[in-house]
Amino acid sequence: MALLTPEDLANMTNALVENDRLITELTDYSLDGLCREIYDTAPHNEKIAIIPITAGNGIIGSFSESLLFTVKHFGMDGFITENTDVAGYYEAVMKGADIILMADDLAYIAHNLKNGKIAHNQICTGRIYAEILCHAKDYADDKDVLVIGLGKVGTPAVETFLKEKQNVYVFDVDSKRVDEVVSNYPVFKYDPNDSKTPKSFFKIFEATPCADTICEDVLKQNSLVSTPGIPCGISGELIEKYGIRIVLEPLGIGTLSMLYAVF
Ligand SMILES: NC(=O)C1=CN([C@@H]2O[C@H](COP(=O)(O)OP(=O)(O)OC[C@H]3O[C@@H](n4cnc5c(N)ncnc54)[C@H](O)[C@@H]3O)[C@@H](O)[C@H]2O)C=CC1
Ligand SMILES: N[C@@H](CCCCNC(=O)[C@H]1CCC=N1)C(=O)O
Ligand SMILES: [Mg+2]
Repeated sequence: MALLTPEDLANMTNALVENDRLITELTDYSLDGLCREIYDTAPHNEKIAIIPITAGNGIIGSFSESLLFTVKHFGMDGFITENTDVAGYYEAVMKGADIILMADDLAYIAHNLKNGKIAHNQICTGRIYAEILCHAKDYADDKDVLVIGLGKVGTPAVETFLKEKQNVYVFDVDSKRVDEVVSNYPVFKYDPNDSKTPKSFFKIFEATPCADTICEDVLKQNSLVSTPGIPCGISGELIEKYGIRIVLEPLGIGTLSMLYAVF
């Protein structure tokens, strides 16, 4: 699993606010409003405990603080436990936490102790970044969407696009993975090297750990790129040249999606 670094999180608070503004401009929903719409849930003063976990590569600087910023920014009640790991879990429950947020190197989860619901960051991230494209007003009539990266985030995005009746074109450098997805889902294989069928898209989703995965050929003027992938998959030069609007934020958008998934 690709781990965040403190550098990835350095500008997270600004990125969350800027992306929320862009999402509102694109969809007429605030990020919060879009989560309420897609999950049909709402917060009810839940107490949210964030537990730092030392397993594996250990604590990531400002990871817990970024979660606390997200919780408070959307008006919810949260705290970071003083203890880590199991002692932190005990502290959270003793302090009356309703929802636990915690992450090791393999999974980042939200668990609602009151209703039993549990959510996984990769699934909820794929879902929310896909729903942003599905709710984009400008391209409501264009059902074509390109998904680059068919991993633990990209696959839930494919499922979300299909649920929202999009025409889904998929690409991944791992051709075995492409074949797997094309045989399991009613989607089209997009082959960037097949010049016979060049295709560009107004709506592009990317979830890979690589840069420059979105090449010029797939872009239209003013295309929308919704990409949880880190680092950013499209170059600043192409963003400029094609007037691309891009939804990209390292942790907060996915976290809010997780919370609405367990309310
Ligand atoms: N912004 C956020 O809130 C979050 C961001 N992420 C990031 O999203 C990215 C994807 O995460 P996962 O799906 O868990 O990873 P994963 O490893 O499960 O999937 C990545 C997929 O991208 C494919 N890929 C790699 N290089 C490629 C290229 N050049 N062109 C096309 N496909 C390529 C791989 O073959 C793989 O199938 C990671 O960078 C991760 O850090 C993950 C969770 C939340
Ligand atoms: N154990 C550490 C947190 C480790 C998080 C690793 N997972 C990621 O970086 C995922 C989450 C979203 C994007 N990548 C701590 O408690 O400080
Ligand atoms: Mg995010």
